[in-house]
Amino acid sequence: MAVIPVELAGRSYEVRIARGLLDNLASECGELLRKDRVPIVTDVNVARHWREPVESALARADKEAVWHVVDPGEGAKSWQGLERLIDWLLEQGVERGDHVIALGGGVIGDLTGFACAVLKRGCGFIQLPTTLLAQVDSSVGGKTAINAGAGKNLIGAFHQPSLVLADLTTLDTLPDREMRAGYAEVIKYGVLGDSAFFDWLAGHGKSVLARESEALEHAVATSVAAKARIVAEDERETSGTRALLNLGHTFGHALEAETGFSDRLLHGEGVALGMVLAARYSARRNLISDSDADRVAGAIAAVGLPTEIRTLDLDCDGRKLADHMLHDKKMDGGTLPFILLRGIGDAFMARDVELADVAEFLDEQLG
Ligand SMILES: NC(=O)c1ccc[n+]([C@@H]2O[C@H](COP(=O)([O-])OP(=O)(O)OC[C@H]3O[C@@H](n4cnc5c(N)ncnc54)[C@H](O)[C@@H]3O)[C@@H](O)[C@H]2O)c1
Ligand SMILES: O=C(O)C(=O)C[C@@H](O)[C@H](O)[C@H](O)COP(=O)(O)O
Ligand SMILES: [Zn+2]
Repeated sequence: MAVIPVELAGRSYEVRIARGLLDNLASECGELLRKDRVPIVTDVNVARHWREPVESALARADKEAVWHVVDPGEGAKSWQGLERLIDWLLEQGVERGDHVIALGGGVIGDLTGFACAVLKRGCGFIQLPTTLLAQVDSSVGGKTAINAGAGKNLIGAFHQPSLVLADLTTLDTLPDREMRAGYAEVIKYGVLGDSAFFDWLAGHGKSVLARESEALEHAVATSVAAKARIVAEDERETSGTRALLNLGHTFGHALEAETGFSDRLLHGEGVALGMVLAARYSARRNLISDSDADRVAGAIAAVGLPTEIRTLDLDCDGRKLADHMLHDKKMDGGTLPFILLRGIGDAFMARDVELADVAEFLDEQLG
């Protein structure tokens, strides 16, 4: 088992990564589950595969799981989804010192985390991430949110979980498309700050996606360790360090908005396209070579992730995509910092990017 601490003054917690963690759920959670009834939030797909094993594991420790099961998909990260969940948590009598379990992907983690951030001004929660994306990224670091009509994650809070249990066995039932989408965030750690990891992925990416235990655990643990380091340094994204985790997201979130937050483009697929765009835009500004931009695109294409926005058949121009970016949370005093590359493994925040220039670049890419 890999155990990675997220060090935050007074609120440190562990991310445990291994196969079979859910079998011993009650003992893994220990004192955090202080009552006999355990509130669990999940979605229909996850429940189909993992409700019974989780229920049985808790029953073996004389605990009863009580369930709030939502429809799968980004739509759950909405005011309506939040209201339903909070009403349910209130019905269950959840107290501040209790812990709610989020069993699912990033949607369930973001929604549950935000509900727990505001319920009675903050109760505890435990992340049980069941997608690759959630295991390497969304379950760690305490960004919680729902979406607004105007864009992605615009209503939210920083609220850290008390524990993250990344049971690699849960990925056995994850559809391959979702595995690939999560892998985009894995590549992100290599591109933004770790060229050796980027190179390792070139040789082991297929093994990771095939869920081969050793490669998978290494990829998840290396990703989580990178995120934990960054979050410990800049928990609330104020110094610029945490913003590096946004590599590919300014472009990606605009593409997600333009495709209506639908199955047409998963978050990870948007990040994959966004990273290619960030690399190509960096090359256009002579920050990196064209061949390095091609290497980023090549790593993404090699696992079947999209690299060309023209394949999305968008009914819009570059200006419209750039307009979505005006809602980006990094916006500061009317300018939008972009995460660009000086090299593979060397991302930085550029504060001199003109949105008009980005729109022109996007028009070329939409071609
Ligand atoms: N808070 C953060 O730091 C952070 C980081 C990255 C992404 N996010 C957010 O996370 C969301 C994307 O998360 P995601 O990619 O996990 O999507 P998701 O939660 O929608 O899960 C993807 C799909 O897989 C299904 N699923 C989940 N686990 C399964 C399993 N083990 N077996 C079978 N099916 C399973 C789900 O039902 C869903 O249909 C986005 O909303 C994104 O904004 C947040
Ligand atoms: O944890 C972070 O910080 C990230 O930026 C991780 C991203 O992968 C994630 O998608 C996050 O939700 C995006 O943050 P946002 O602030 O742009 O909503
Ligand atoms: Zn992301």
